[in-house]
Amino acid sequence: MPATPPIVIGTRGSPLAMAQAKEAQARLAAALGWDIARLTLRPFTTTGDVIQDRALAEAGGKGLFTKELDAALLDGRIDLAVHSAKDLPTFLPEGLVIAGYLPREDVRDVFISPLAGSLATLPAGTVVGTASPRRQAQVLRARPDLKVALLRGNVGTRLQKLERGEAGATLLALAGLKRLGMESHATRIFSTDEMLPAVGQGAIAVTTRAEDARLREAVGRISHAETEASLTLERAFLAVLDGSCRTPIAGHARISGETVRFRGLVLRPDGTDAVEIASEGQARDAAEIGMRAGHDIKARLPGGMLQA
Ligand SMILES: NCc1[nH]cc(CCC(=O)O)c1CC(=O)O
Repeated sequence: MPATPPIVIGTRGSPLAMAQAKEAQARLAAALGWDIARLTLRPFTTTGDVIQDRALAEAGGKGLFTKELDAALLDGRIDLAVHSAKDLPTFLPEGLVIAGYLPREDVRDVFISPLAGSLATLPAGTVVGTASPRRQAQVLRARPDLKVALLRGNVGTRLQKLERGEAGATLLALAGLKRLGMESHATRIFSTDEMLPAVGQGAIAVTTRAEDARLREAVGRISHAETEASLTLERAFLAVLDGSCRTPIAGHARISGETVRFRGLVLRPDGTDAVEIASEGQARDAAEIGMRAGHDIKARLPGGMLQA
């Protein structure tokens, strides 16, 4: 056994976060040829886990699921942190980097309801529960006759609240349900044309200290190239637009061979206005394509839409 110290992996403690961290742990152990016991999982409760009574956008927005893990990375209590890429803020704190991404799960959202088989057939006035401005805006854009109410909590909690009738329907990421083995709860899977996913949806990012060359190299070995290119594009798009965390923004990049195709969408929270962009290019130019898409859509937004 080499004398290298164990690697401590930080994660949120929710069942989904733990499943994701275990996947990262297993892939890293295999890549390093290490016994899995030398990669320790350390669960954390984040501000985002504690705040349950309001939308996170209202509680100060980005980074609420990550800042405790960021602090632990920076002061050396953990060596790596595993995050849903969707929950990562646009800009990481100084000194931290995304060292790699695990292979992306299905990016699509699902519709879940005991009342109807699809969003299109929900009775008028039904309350759709979600905490996501992006889902709210797209729901109201398709069905202005529905109502949207805040529904928070981890995946299991939200499904329980739906069963108790706190909402008539909800939307969740298929990726999360699959990782929990709960995809049978989905009433219907949206196409990405019907419900454009969040930037990063379905992908798992591993962050570490920028200065830690050894860990960056180790995570780089398990990083999935196509996922990395897609996420680079999507996050470059977000970086240009991220004027306000309350603005509903969606974006999805899809790689086939050398080519990447991207769709982006900026909406008003009430769904009354939406501006869309589609672009295409070489996967190796991902960052540039994302930035250009961001600037192009920004130039076409009606006044005030980014501060809405
Ligand atoms: N903000 C909550 C969150 N962060 C990541 C996922 C699901 C997994 C993913 O999108 O990768 C979820 C739950 C959901 O949106 O249904």
